[in-house]
Amino acid sequence: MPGLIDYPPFPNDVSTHPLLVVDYQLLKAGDKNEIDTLWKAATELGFWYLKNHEVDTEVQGMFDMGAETMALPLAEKMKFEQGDDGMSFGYKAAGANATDEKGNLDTVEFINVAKDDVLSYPSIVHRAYPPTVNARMESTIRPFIQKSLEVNSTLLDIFNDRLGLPKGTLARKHQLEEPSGSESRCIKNPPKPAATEPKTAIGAHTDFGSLSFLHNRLGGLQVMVPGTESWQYVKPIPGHAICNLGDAMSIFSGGILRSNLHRVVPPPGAQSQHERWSLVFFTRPGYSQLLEALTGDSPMVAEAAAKVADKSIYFSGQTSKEWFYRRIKNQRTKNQKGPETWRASRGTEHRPEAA
Ligand SMILES: O=C(O)CCC(=O)C(=O)O
Ligand SMILES: [Fe+2]
Repeated sequence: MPGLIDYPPFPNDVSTHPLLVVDYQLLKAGDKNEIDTLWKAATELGFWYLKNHEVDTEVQGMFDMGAETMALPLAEKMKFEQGDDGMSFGYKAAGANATDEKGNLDTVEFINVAKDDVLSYPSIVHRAYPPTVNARMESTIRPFIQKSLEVNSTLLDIFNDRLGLPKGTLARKHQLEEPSGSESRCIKNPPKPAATEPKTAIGAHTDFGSLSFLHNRLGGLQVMVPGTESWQYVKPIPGHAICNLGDAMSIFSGGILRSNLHRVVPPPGAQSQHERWSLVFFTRPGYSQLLEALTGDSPMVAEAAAKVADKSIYFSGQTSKEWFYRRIKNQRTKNQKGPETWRASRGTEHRPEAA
């Protein structure tokens, strides 16, 4: 069962980027130092470790759900494939996404379950899921999603205050009742065959939504450290989730908050011989929300947005749904017509100061 295996340790001879550690219980209690640490992490790298989040039991259940789903015959899983139109919910087969502008293929398979389908189950909002998902909708997926939503909305409120936005501004963009791209994703990457070149598991990207709450066991996640062109591993630490900001928060904040480039490669060293499992909950704005800098709501955001040379990202006129569908559709392998398709799938990393 993923998560319970005694994996080889993360090697200490690969380049690794340390993340700041933030304690969720202290954040919830309003601890000023902890909020300062979160703010530093969110504005400089856009990634941090989160400890004391109390979601470990639900995470293990989700890995079990993922293992049960991935064990289904491929033909069964393909009945629930997400398709090529830009919808992200459902199953994604290995190789269904490109990892770069040359059209190289990804190696991960994953199952995405929409927040809306989980909360309304057994009614369907977006789509139906494999029986292994339905069997755990209420016992496993709903508690995981509810706890993850709570963690992410605590973080959103803190960012709301620090950005000088009127109370509840970001919360209104992420209302539970509004259909959105918020979803859980359980990811499986196969072991690297011995003596082969490593293949990129998930290509370089920024996340599409607002906040990602990630749980992994093996290395493989890498960040491009700001101001450099180099990829460095993020070391998994037991009991520590990895959190990061996505494009929507970078845009709402006029670039104050960072949506950093990252990718997934095979785990380093002896870890590469193991299947790699990871789990993410993505909080994304409601589909109708316009993705633009909130200049009218905060002088701080207005000042930041005014300094940006390339305004197209912060005032693209796209709603959250349009942004999300555009990015997903243009990374699908079947839709690749050349480098321009891949480029059309990109997010906030195009802004010059993102380096
Ligand atoms: O598997 C991981 O560690 C990261 C996954 C990721 O970046 C994503 O699904 O957006
Ligand atoms: Fe990501």
